[in-house]
Amino acid sequence: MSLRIEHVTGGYTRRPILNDLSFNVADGELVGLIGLNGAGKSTTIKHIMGLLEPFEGQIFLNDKTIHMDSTLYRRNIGFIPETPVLYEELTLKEHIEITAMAYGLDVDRAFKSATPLLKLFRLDGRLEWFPSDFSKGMKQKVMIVCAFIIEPSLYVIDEPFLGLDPLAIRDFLKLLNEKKEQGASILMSTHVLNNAEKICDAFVILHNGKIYAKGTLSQLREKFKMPGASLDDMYGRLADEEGFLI
Ligand SMILES: Nc1ncnc2c1ncn2[C@@H]1O[C@H](COP(=O)(O)OP(=O)(O)OP(=O)(O)O)[C@@H](O)[C@H]1O
Repeated sequence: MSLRIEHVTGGYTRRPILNDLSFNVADGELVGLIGLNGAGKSTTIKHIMGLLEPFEGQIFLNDKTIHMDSTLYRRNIGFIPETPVLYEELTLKEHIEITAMAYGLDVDRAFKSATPLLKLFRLDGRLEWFPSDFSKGMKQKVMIVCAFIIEPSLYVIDEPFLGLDPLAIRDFLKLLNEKKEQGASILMSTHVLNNAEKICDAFVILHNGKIYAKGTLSQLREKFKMPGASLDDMYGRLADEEGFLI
């Protein structure tokens, strides 16, 4: 079992934002983290990344908490943030080099892993470019390449679709599928429900920092008595019933 979140209550101050969250992401599973603005998705991700400490409960990655071995824990997570974070003074090539160094990878091996990804995202031939030369989508692709070359056991991906063009989204979804097949665990937060529905094996729906529902699409359809409904339809119904706007 790769990621295990057990009864996590947490937040930024002593006032909890997350309340008693429990869910798992198994090896080879892609779980969609879904919820309205302010539901607690990014806060959940910050706890998983070890940027925030749970007030109660525990988070296990490959059966270890961050306190058992923080270096190993962090090395096992590849994070793709919603907003690309790049170093303005470093080229694309140097970004790959510092990622390799930060994760203790052999630099040549990192470039070997990066080459097909750079080609896929049409970034090959741009290794000497600086972030200021890249569009928003290109920056997002650099983040994706850097996360994928470390070959982590868990990918944590925060709203990946916003800056990407349709071709890049298609390629990115294909890459996620390949990683799943190789046994990686993936937690992806997104508002783009039709993409989530295409690729996620299961969903965790957050509302006001609590788990509103979780399960596969067919389990959610059964739970909400909406046979054949899309994730979008179910989410709309939930929103109406709860009296909140999407
Ligand atoms: N740095 C912070 N300090 C204090 N409270 C915060 C901070 N960041 C977020 N919050 C609060 O935590 C709650 C959950 O926010 P969070 O960013 O986790 O939501 P989200 O589901 O990721 O939303 P979005 O879809 O808009 O990205 C909100 O009430 C928000 O106001």
